[in-house]
Amino acid sequence: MKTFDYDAIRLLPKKSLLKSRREADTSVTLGKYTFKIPVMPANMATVIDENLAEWLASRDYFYVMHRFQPETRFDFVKKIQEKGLLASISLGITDDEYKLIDRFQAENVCPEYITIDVAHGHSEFVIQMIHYIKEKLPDTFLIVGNLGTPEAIVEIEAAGADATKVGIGPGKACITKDKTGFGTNGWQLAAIANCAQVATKPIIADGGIRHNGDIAKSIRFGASMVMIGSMFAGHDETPGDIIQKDGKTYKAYYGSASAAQKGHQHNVEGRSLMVEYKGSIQGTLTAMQEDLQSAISYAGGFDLSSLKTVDYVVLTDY
Ligand SMILES: NC(=O)C1=CN([C@@H]2O[C@H](COP(=O)(O)OP(=O)(O)OC[C@H]3O[C@@H](n4cnc5c(N)ncnc54)[C@H](OP(=O)(O)O)[C@@H]3O)[C@@H](O)[C@H]2O)C=CC1
Ligand SMILES: Nc1nc2c(ncn2[C@@H]2O[C@H](COP(=O)(O)O)[C@@H](O)[C@H]2O)c(=O)[nH]1
Repeated sequence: MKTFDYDAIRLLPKKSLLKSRREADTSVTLGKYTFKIPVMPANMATVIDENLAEWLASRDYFYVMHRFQPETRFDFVKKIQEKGLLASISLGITDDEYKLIDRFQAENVCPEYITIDVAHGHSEFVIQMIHYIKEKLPDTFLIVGNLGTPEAIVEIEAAGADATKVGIGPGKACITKDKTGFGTNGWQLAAIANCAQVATKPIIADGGIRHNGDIAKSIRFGASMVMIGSMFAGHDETPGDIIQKDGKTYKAYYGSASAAQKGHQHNVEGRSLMVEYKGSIQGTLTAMQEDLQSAISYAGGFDLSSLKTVDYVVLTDY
């Protein structure tokens, strides 16, 4: 298999049919709903909280709330749905998570989206959870991650996932490759391409996005959407205190499997970082949309589908 990552790829332009980039349509449909851009902030404690989830949902951006305040999830779903907004939460695979599913079913509360969020999603216990959710909450759109191989995609789709999330260790706060030797770090884009060859349902590219152009590249190689952590951390609306250091302003960004998140040192596969303070998240989201509109123009099309077929070159220096 040929491996490559985002930095090694350049997409090749085609004749544009757009008078203005503003005409390009960046919307994406996932399940029953359509969103402004094919991007979601990572379901991490330093990237999203309930306030930001509501902010995003009320502006037609997709979001996935994290699972690190487990006891708040039931009320969060009820509260956001009462406001007429979509509920999108994360689950793990412990016994307590089964009880939460039971409660949703018993009280007739159905989140529109659930993401099973575990480090190694190609797991017998993830498959058991997929079966359980599909039996108890058949109307919920189920995203399952994280995966890194075509074998995993085939098995997890067959178990009932409605979409899969690809990326083992490419994230900025990840240390999985150093701790275990495993993962898609360094060849995440090729891993997406590899998984997309067998996928029959949407793939979400998760981790390793460093530039807005990497979103277009992800779509070219088979992703329907991307999940982004570090580029979203550090905004006014993202959680975490502001840190001043050497005259510069930062915010904390730590991995979901870091000691900072876990509160202990066992099975640590994440680290803590500081990211530069970036102001309001609206500016970042708007720039992502505008850059995607430009990308669609370079692709010679009118919407995201035009990105899927553009030619590309692989730079050999990488
Ligand atoms: N995308 C990525 O590359 C990665 C993401 N993460 C993120 O970190 C968070 C916490 O992850 P983490 O605490 O490691 O695990 P999880 O919270 O994902 O653990 C899931 C469950 O699976 C069990 N398990 C068995 N084998 C493994 C394995 N190889 N890796 C992980 N769990 C396993 C765990 O039990 P036990 O703990 O007893 O083994 C636990 O009960 C998640 O949000 C995840 O998305 C973490 C690492 C990589
Ligand atoms: N190996 C680990 N991966 C992690 C951890 N916490 C989060 N993640 C993954 O990273 C992406 C975000 O990546 P970024 O490059 O955009 O910053 C996130 O969605 C998770 O999949 C962790 O502790 N270890």
